[in-house]
Amino acid sequence: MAQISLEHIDVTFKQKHQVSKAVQDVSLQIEKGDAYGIVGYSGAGKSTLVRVINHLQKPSAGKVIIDNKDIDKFSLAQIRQLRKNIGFIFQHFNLMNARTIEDNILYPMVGTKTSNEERKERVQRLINLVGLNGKEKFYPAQLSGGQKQRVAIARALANNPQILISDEATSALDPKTTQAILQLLKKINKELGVTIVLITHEMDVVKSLCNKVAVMDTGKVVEKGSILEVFSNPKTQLTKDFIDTTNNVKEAVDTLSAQERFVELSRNQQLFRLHYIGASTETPIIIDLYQKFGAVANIVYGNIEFISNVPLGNLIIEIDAEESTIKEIKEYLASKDVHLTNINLDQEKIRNSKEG
Ligand SMILES: Nc1ncnc2c1ncn2[C@@H]1O[C@H](COP(=O)(O)OP(=O)(O)OP(=O)(O)O)[C@@H](O)[C@H]1O
Repeated sequence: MAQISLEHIDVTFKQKHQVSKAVQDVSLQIEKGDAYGIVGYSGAGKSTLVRVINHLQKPSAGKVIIDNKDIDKFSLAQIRQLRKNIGFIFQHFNLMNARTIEDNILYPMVGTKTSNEERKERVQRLINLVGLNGKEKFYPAQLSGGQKQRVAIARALANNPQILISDEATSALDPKTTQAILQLLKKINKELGVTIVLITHEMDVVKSLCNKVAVMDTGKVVEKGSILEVFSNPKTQLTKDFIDTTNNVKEAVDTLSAQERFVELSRNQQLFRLHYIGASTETPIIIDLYQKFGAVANIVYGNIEFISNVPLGNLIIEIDAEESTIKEIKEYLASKDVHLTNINLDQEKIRNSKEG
């Protein structure tokens, strides 16, 4: 069990005088073995959406199909079985403070048919998996945030689920601990084959772990696809903004906005963002601009990274050329799959100050 199909899901909350459309017409296909990221700002509807997967939240409309079965038609026993097959981890760990680490991990097995021997063996295996050997008899208060999240992950895996849902599980952790937890989740995904659905407001987290992503805004999925598709060709401004938090382009633009020289340049529209993917990195762009168009290009900022083993470049360049030449350059670069867009620092400054 691990293929999840969400079909035209709506979740509407009706209170006395208010109707809140938390999720609107969301369709997602999550395949077995996926690490599927759902990214969006607070209130976008992410938590509500994932709660429909294990029927903690009944959709107002639409279907949840798991391994070709409509869960709305499930008996209570089947729902119970479904929930055992889906582990959950949260931002605040939700551990039982009065119980030891091993008892926390053991707890989900209570009431199952697992034998005592099997329970002990499983707890030890999970403690090994999450790297907490020697901490079996500790209490949650004696652990760091990262260690508590490791306990929560072990507990979520206690009944050998095939799906793990992570709801902002790294949001309370520092960057280094976040990376360590993401590495652990990656291992669980790759080595145990557990399908992961990860919700977050941090695109960096998605980039580190996931193979697919959906971007949510006010209850709707505004963009979805493989990490490579979405990162190389984002369609909406929201997705572009999320991606820019992962490549320092936004910081670079902020820094440039504070420098008078560049603000002056932007009035002449001579500062550009150059964006390319894959084979385009082999084109000697800067040399081409000079040799073919007599244009001098100066790299002000550069970021090249690998997404799913494909190079992706984001540069900010200053080009000294006539407007008509710029037009020709844009056409030439587009033919090589390199995209050149104007950066207007004044507008960026206004947009960033509004966001901030
Ligand atoms: N039980 C509820 N009753 C009424 N409204 C709700 C309920 N649960 C969620 N909402 C509303 O649904 C919208 C989406 O909330 P949700 O928690 O799913 O968003 P989110 O993207 O997970 O945000 P966050 O990261 O802040 O939790 C919000 O406007 C929220 O107020």
